[in-house]
Amino acid sequence: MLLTKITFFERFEHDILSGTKTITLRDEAESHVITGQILPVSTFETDRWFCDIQIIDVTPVKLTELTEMHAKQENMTLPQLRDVIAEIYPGLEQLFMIRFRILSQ
Ligand SMILES: CC(=O)Nc1ccn([C@H]2C[C@H](O)[C@@H](CO)O2)c(=O)n1
Repeated sequence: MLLTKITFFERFEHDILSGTKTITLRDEAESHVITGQILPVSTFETDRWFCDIQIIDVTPVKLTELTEMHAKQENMTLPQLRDVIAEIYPGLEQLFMIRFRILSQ
């Protein structure tokens, strides 16, 4: 079943809207999106809509395969990105990189 919306933690809203965060790494349950799909984006904390995004593509990536390139697209350093992933998805190895662009805000 395709996702019909996606949420982000509020602390990432500015980076998304400014275009400095152009990917998100999710678990399998949140990877069910397809190229070209348009999704409303809201905050995880209060479900406040803040933009629509269009999915560019979805690619499986293992935790051990993350590089500075992934971190740059998250507007983080690689250690910061690894910390965030460990906090949100403790113990998870298989992730999915969702690349997106902002459509409207
Ligand atoms: C519910 C849930 O999992 N919400 C998430 C998951 C991930 N993110 C952000 C955090 C990092 O920038 C990347 C990598 O996971 O995606 C999020 O904002 N909300």
